[in-house]
Amino acid sequence: METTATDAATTTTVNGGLHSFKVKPLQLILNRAFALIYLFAILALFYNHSLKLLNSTSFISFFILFLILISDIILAFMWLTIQSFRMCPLTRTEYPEKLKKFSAGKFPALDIFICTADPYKEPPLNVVNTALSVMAYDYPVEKVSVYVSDDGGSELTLFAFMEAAKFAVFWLPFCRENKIIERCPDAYFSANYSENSETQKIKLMYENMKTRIENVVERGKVEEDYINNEEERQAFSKYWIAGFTRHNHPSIIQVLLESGKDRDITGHGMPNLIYLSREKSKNSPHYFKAGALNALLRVSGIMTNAPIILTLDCDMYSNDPSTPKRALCYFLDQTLRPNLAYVQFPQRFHGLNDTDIYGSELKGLFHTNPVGMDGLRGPNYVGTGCFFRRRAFFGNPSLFEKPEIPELFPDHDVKKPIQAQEILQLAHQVSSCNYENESNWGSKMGFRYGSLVEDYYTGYRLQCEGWKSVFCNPERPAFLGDVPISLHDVVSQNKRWSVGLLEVGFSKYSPLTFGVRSMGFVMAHCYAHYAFWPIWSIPISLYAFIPQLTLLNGVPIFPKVSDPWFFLYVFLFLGAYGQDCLVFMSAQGTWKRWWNDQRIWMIRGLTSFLFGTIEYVTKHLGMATQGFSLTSKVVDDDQGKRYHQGIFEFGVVSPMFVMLATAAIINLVAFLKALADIFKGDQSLDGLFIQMFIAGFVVINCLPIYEAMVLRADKGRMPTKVTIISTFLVGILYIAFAFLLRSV
Ligand SMILES: O=c1ccn([C@@H]2O[C@H](COP(=O)(O)OP(=O)(O)O[C@H]3O[C@H](CO)[C@@H](O)[C@H](O)[C@H]3O)[C@@H](O)[C@H]2O)c(=O)[nH]1
Ligand SMILES: [Mn+2]
Repeated sequence: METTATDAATTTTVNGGLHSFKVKPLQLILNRAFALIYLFAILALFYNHSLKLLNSTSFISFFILFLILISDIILAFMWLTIQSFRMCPLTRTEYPEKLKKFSAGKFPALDIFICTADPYKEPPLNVVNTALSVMAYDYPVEKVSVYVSDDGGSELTLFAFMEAAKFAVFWLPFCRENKIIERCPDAYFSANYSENSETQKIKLMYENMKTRIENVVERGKVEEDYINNEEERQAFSKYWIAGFTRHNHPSIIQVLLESGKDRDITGHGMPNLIYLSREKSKNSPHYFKAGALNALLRVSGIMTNAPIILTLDCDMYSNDPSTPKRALCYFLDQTLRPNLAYVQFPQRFHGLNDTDIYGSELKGLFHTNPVGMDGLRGPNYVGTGCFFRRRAFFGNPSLFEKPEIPELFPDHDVKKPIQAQEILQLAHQVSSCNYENESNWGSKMGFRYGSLVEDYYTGYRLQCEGWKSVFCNPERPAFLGDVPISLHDVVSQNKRWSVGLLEVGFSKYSPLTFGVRSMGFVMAHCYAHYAFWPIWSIPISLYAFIPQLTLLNGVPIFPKVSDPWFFLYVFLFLGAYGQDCLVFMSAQGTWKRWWNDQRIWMIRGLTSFLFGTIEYVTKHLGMATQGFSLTSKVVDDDQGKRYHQGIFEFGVVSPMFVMLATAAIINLVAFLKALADIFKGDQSLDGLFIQMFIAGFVVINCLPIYEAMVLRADKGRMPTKVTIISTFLVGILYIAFAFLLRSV
């Protein structure tokens, strides 16, 4: 190990020179000092709260102060947990070019898993693009196997992949020989590429494939004229048996390309390409994506059993062919983290609008927080763009958890070709829906069941077992995915996450109990921060209504401007927002994006977090719930246009929007009424300043909501029904509070 220090940073190069890491001692000290000061401010706030509670004169004023206290306790808890990410941030660099000294034979084999679940929400053409981008990795081709899991059980997806296998024979050598970096065909043809006869030819082929796939999807089935031979017909006929539905069908496994057998047009080898749609039955739980990944783990175990695995969502295409080599820089180094389970790349997205109106970048979640966790035991797993060591799924680093059959042992050597009768038979067996009955899959082995955020939960449990991870964040994004482009999709996705996170937070594996025991206080609090994300809904909702409803009635609830305690509030507000902004900006952020990021946090608080919490509670009372509702990856033209103009997309009647609109109206009304009262001289600004500031701040954040309610006529406007219901609710709240507060 070699260390060089400059004033601002210490860089350590790890032996072999495959990678280095950097810590900034000054930043570290400042973060900790600030945390300490802020902590004292919070304690002072609670002292002030208790004084006020003790002095309250009526039940209703006691109750209101008590609600504010609860909010502040939760805010303080969330602040405390966020500090875990700020204790030892660490950044890494890797040097894949140095791998040249390793002969290709030394590279470990790589199994790539791509999950898809619905051909209408996840267009097969896009899934195919993702697959092609990784099949073309700059990696010894005979070592790469791409497995597609189709939870939609759809012949459309299989058809798309048959087409992809044919196109790959041209695409792979094209990329290799022209040293193309953009190996996702759609991304390549949408960017500026040099037009010549060769690119024109390949583009024509791509367009041809695209049309065929889109036609088939439009028709909803693979018709005669699209089937080329008996072999293909046999494959499709599996979907045509009576009673076949996506929720009820036998396993379908199709080897579409076989390495060592199939060749590209230059005679060079091809990677394996395998399609899998695991068996489904109404009588067995399938555990959504975690179940799909475990089926992939086993099927790939039988067929190729590569020691390194890459998991990808269907929309996350590769944006850099050197990515597996980057991951190898860490896996090949045994000294730094001998218990290294996974190397996580950040989720990055293409097609964001300029100011990222929905905060889809999720900089905290995907960028700055993982940097913080990397200085501890490593980042959490975010479901896609993550390379795993297969062994990590079979027990902790020192205690191997034996799978049922020896063929699934992570060190088992597959000797037979993937299309051998025995192999295919075994692959069908391990992808059957009863295979996991009474086994350790999902509890001690594989991806873990029990949470809708299987990624977070699996990474967490692996780290509790003693596994470590690394955050790999190269300058050129390694993967690029789709973002939801309507607000309803955004908040629904976050609602699903909220349910999943609470499932972990309140389980026997809660980070606050089990986590602290297994991984230590600071690391466990990183996980606790996420597990309790949804309870942010409590302070956000209370702060969206209580100060405003009291303001409407002219009742002050915070210190006056002339009161010295006022400065505590100023410090707490500026401190929290200032630090958040600083962290955001230091990670290549812009002001506008930060502003939108803090706005979406409030929006989520009133929608996703709140409704997610409610759904979690009803789920645990045994009422029906939604399960894993897929995020749509289809772009409606009009919607896409509005998104790129930075216009919010409402458009649907949803209880979540009612909540949002109600808060927006209340804040505006309260702010204007207080302003009028002050001008008339009925009220003094001194006593109501904090309440007015909060209402005013919310109003500025809500500008797009008012616009959507009154100024817009397009399809994405706030539905009139929502506006009417919300106005009605505002009236009720106003009357109720006027009644409650009449004696205060
Ligand atoms: O029953 C299912 C449901 C989903 N998926 C796949 O899971 C992936 C993620 O689904 P998506 O609808 O895109 O959810 P997001 O909320 O965008 O995904 C984030 O959150 C998920 C957990 O809720 C993680 O699994 C993802 O990796 C993470 O990117 C997609 O490829 C789906 O095809 C399945 O394979 N089977
Ligand atoms: Mn997604």
